[in-house]
Amino acid sequence: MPAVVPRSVLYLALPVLLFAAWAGGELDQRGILLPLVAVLWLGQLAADRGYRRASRWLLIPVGLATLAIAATYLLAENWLSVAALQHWLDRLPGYWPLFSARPPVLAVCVVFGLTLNVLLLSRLGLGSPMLLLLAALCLSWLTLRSLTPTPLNASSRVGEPLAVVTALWLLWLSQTLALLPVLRRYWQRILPPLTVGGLIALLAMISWHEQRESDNQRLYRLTVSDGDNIATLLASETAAHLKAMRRFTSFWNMLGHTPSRAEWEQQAKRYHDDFGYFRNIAYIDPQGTVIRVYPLRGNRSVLGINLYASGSPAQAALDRPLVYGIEGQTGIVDFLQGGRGVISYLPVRDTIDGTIRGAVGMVVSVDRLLNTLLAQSDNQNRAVTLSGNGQIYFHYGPLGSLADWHYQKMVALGTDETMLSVQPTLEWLLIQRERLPEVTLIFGLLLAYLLHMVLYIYRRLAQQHQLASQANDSLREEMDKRERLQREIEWLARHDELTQLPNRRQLLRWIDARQMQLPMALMICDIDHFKSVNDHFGHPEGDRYLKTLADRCRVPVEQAGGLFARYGGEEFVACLPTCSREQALAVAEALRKTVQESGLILFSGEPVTLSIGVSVTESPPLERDRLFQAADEALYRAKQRGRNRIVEANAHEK
Ligand SMILES: Nc1nc2c(ncn2[C@@H]2O[C@H](COP(=O)(O)OP(=O)(O)OP(=O)(O)O)[C@@H](O)[C@H]2O)c(=O)[nH]1
Repeated sequence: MPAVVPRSVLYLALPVLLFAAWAGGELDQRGILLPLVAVLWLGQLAADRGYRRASRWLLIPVGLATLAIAATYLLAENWLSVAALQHWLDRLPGYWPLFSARPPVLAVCVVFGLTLNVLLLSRLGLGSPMLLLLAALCLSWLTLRSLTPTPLNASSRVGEPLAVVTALWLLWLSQTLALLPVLRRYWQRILPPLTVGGLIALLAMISWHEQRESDNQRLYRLTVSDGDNIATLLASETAAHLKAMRRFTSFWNMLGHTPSRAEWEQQAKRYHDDFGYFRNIAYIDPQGTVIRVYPLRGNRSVLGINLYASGSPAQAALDRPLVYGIEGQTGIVDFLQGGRGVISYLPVRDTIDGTIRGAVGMVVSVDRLLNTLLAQSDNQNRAVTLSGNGQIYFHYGPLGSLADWHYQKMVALGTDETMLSVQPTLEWLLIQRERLPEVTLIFGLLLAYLLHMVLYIYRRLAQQHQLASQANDSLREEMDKRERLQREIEWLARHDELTQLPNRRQLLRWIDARQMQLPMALMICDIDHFKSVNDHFGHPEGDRYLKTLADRCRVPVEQAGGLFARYGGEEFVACLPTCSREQALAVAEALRKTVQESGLILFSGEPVTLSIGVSVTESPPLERDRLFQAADEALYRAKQRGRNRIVEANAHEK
């Protein structure tokens, strides 16, 4: 079952991908990312089916492509300019504007993480869980960005069509499910480094987000100040040309008669040349007829026209100088001779009698005014529009490849309030945007991965070290046990297990080692009627008798510097080196008495007794066998003579 689940999830990603290719946003938004995800899908499928070589051939180009895209986010403008990148993109078939064709940096990170994970064969030791965690974090953020509207003043793309995001989630899920059994097994080892790495990655993402937002704000502020500059320039220019016109009008006030054509042309030409954007400067008589106009070219049609009779939109503004003797201004109006702009009327009043002799009309073309102003500006990377009453009066700059946000400001043009709108170009945004946020993000993710690897390897080594030291301890224990056993075996080889006394072998070795310690006495001690003890009290009780007698008898012998050994059955031997005959007989007597007074009794109620055969070698050589034989014969005689006694071997027997 576990193998079926990831594979089916992987298969499910294909129809989602196909859907993403068919629908979901502009094609140029998916032109680069979709092929990458499709090849990743194929590579993952090949790896899943065991075609590792094919998978590598598919995924290495995907990895390199994502690295190249990531590099375009990181490289400074003066290292690799947006223009140079765009130049390369333009060589590809189709239309690839960098701003919209390049996948968002988060999508690039996800594709790279998933690709690397398959290339590294999802190995725990190579940080597979961390790669999947990083991909999950980036994907979550990307999903959030794709679900919510593009943030205000964004300077690069932040979201992807949801179908593409879903396909990426499915690829991630299939990789995670495949890794799940290993994760379940080693979760204790993985969890701490994964937590640390995840926190670092999260910090990097938050920091990236903050920096990107503040960079967006910076670019917005640049646009705001550009827009404000244009508005200020427009206001000061309007004030300047009105001031000039007032000077111009005061000349006619003083003239005292209606200007001749030559006079008008001579004076008006100077002002017309100074302000290149005047459509014309006209003289209007008190009845509202245009009697002089400069320049004539392009304005001949208005000469002789009565503005009241022609239905000109400027009539109300014209009333102000002709009827009330004050300045009048239109809003943005369509000119009779074509074009659009603002007309200002200034009264010409006789300086002597104060009668109104007409008006000066100054016709300013909006197009010419703004073109003149904007052409002087350094920044040509934006579109400027002037609009009002539901129509666009003026547009300056490119029409396409503009940001999807703009700065707007109300500006007065004549009596109209119009909306000045400044919209930067996408190229300008790409050039201007800081590289630091993406550097923070990508290097933060890298740091998270490396830190995770260091911690993971450290933990694994620590665990291996612990296992090795445990193995070492148990080995040492085993060795100690064997040594103890060995010592036990060696002890058993030299001792009697029941009485804990040295056995026959030990006794013989002991004697052989003391060849020169003469005189040497040997006593063979045999418990009398011991068979009856076994017969009446049972073998275990017999054992107890033997043990008790052994414990008691060894004391006087060992005190005399000898060895008390069990020779076999109920027979014991005491050997006393450097011991005279008298001393030996005294020890033998002590033994006999010890047994008799031990409190152990026979079935008959009589005390248990001991028969001892003593043999002493006074002078060398020490013949061990003969010594034994003599003692044995002495013992035999002791038994013969009624037991519970000591018999010394004859001198010739020794
Ligand atoms: N309980 C016990 N009995 C033992 C052991 N070794 C030998 N015996 C017994 O010691 C007895 C020795 O008996 P014998 O040598 O025939 O003679 P005895 O009854 O001691 O009589 P004596 O002629 O006085 O020596 C036998 O019954 C053995 O079974 C032992 O380790 N434990």
